[in-house]
Amino acid sequence: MRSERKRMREEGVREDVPLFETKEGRFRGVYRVFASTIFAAICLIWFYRVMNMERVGRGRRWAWMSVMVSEFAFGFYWIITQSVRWRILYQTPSKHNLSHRYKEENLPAVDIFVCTADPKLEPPCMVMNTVLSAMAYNYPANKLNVYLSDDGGSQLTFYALLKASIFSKHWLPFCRRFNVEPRSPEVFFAHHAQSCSTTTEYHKACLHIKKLYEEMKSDIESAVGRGEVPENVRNEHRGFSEWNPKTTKQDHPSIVQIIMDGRDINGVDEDGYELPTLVYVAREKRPNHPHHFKAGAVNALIRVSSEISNAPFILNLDCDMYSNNADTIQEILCFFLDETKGQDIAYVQFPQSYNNITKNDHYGNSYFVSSKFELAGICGYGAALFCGTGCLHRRESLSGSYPRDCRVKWEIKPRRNHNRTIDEVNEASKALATCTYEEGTQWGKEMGLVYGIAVEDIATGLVISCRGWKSIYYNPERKAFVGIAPTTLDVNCLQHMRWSEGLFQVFFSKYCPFIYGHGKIHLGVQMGYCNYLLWAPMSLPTLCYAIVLPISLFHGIPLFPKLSSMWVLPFEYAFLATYGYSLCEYLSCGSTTRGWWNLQRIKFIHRITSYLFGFIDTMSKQIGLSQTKFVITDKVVTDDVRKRYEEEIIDFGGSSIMLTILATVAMLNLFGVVGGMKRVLMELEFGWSQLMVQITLSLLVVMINLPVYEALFIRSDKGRISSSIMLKSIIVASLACYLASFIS
Ligand SMILES: O=c1ccn([C@@H]2O[C@H](COP(=O)(O)OP(=O)(O)O[C@H]3O[C@H](CO)[C@@H](O)[C@H](O)[C@H]3O)[C@@H](O)[C@H]2O)c(=O)[nH]1
Ligand SMILES: [Mn+2]
Repeated sequence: MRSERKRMREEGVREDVPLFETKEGRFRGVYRVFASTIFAAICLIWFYRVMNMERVGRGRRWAWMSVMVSEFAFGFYWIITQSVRWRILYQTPSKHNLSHRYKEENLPAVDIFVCTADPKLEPPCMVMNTVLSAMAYNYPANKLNVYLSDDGGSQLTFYALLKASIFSKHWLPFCRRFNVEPRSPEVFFAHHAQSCSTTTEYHKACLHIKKLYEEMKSDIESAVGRGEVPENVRNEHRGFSEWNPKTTKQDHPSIVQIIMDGRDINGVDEDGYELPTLVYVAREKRPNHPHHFKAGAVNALIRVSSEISNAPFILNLDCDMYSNNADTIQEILCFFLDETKGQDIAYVQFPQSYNNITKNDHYGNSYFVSSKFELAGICGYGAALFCGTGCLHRRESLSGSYPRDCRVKWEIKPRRNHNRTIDEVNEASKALATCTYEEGTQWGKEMGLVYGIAVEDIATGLVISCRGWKSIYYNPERKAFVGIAPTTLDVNCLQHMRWSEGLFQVFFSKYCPFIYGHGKIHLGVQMGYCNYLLWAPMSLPTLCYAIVLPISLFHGIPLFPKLSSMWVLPFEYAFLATYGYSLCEYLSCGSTTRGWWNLQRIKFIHRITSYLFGFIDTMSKQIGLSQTKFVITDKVVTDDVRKRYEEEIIDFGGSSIMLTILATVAMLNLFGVVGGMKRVLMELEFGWSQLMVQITLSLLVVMINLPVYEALFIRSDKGRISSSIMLKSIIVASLACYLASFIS
């Protein structure tokens, strides 16, 4: 970079125009005043709870106490979530200034990592679309190196990559010639089905390339369908000799195959342009060696890529996250290459976006509010969360070094011009991807991604920030990376279970932001992290509220002030203000009220199921009963499921224990509402005023769970809730109501 500066000075290029700008979010002052009023209401609620413990009889104190503890928890959690709304900053890069300042040959090289783990859950064809979109960036091909990490160690994926490399020789020139977007062929053809049918030059080329794509796709899919690679291809490419009949996903030596070598002057596309380097990596796996899931895969890639290309920047992508904007790399580099503010930046994170979100987003997959406000809010304090995918890192920051004090020296100059043969490089790289390589090293601790935590990304980002690096969250107008969101409740809940568990594990580990980050990162960042880290424990107060309220209602135990009392005001205000604000926030992201209502449902479901299990698992891990695992998100969508998904009908198939809890809570609230109404109507001792708040709350739970009752009693399709779960839930809910009468 130093010589770059010298060059610029010589050429008289102005260094003083910044490459990116920072803008503060609007209405922050108003928000702070508003938040203070909610805080006051919360304090009043706490005060009321503590001062009125005597209101319920001794035998019923349990109900009061549990609601009180829950409200303390809700209140504290609300406080924790405030920092991210306090100082929202938005960053905008200026691609234009970058191209003025840096000539193409002076731009840094970039290594792109795509991780896949299972050819059944992650169809190779989908993975290839991601790979192709990454190869097709508007960026000098000799500075682009794409690595595919295959934790499935599958010949099928290797075969698919070979096919994709051949197709790329046509796809890349097509993208360049017509500057098409997006550059995932599957998505491109899905969006441009029509335009491929008339007769201009573009349309002819389009038709031709579409035919090639479909051939590639059908070759890959039929190989995947048969479960084996065609004999003739296997004999043609030496790479297949790495596999033998004994090779399995869990047991095989390391495989590194440079499929396209950027140094190869004969390796050009159909227009005669250079191609990016393309490498297949399957790190060694042995049954008795922990492989640390994605973190292990990325760490192996960091080393392998250091041997092959050693680019100073690394872009991490999940296998379903295709690039949706061919200029993204230039945009990100604006942050890193800015002369004044860029030196300390470790990574730039983009939000996760999905291309299969339905209008009212019934599984709450879009994370609008986090993307627009919360993540930008943490960035307001100089740190962004690392979310695992759609993130460009400075290589040094992943190697345990501190800004401007590189403890571990990386050779940043590209290795491309060395004079070893491909085979030599392959062999040298394999040694870096063995099981034993990391023994006795700092990998997984000080170096690379952190091990032992199911959300390796969050923990790693925290560690990097605590070393003094800055990071940027960037949410551009046009989405930079787009993936596939879960399409059934089961898959969605399992994903949230892994996240909540991993996140809470971070809180409980030595990486707890309040301790590990103390004095190193801003309190606002510490709180911002805890916004997410505390998902799992927040399941307890929610469950408590969702169980104790209806039971008390059923037995006529009043737990809230009468409607005629002044004390009801803070409750009403806190409730209406927080939910009202949340609705406005959601609507301002351009979505629907219905979408918000659906989000409240899914949040409720997550809290009483996924987060509960996440909590239990984290606890059992703490006492050594279980180990970290990583359930891969299923990315295959069958037609039956797709139909329900597109019609926004919740697919309840799957884990029965989670569904039983959900159905039981739904039944309990129904019983509560019915029981409570009966009391109010039939027993004169209760005026409406006494039980009204409780009835309203339980009624809300009932309303939000309407799809659950529907799936229990009305639906007959595959996505309904089975009758055995229905029976169980009715029995458990009735028992709970009955048993509670003994303790009240
Ligand atoms: O042993 C493994 C397990 C997973 N993966 C890859 O990791 C990525 C993410 O896995 P996925 O099942 O799609 O999980 P998500 O919940 O969608 O992933 C989010 O959450 C993870 C942490 O829980 C992060 O690692 C991801 O980057 C982030 O997108 C995929 O490309 C997988 O192929 C591996 O390479 N090896
Ligand atoms: Mn994913």
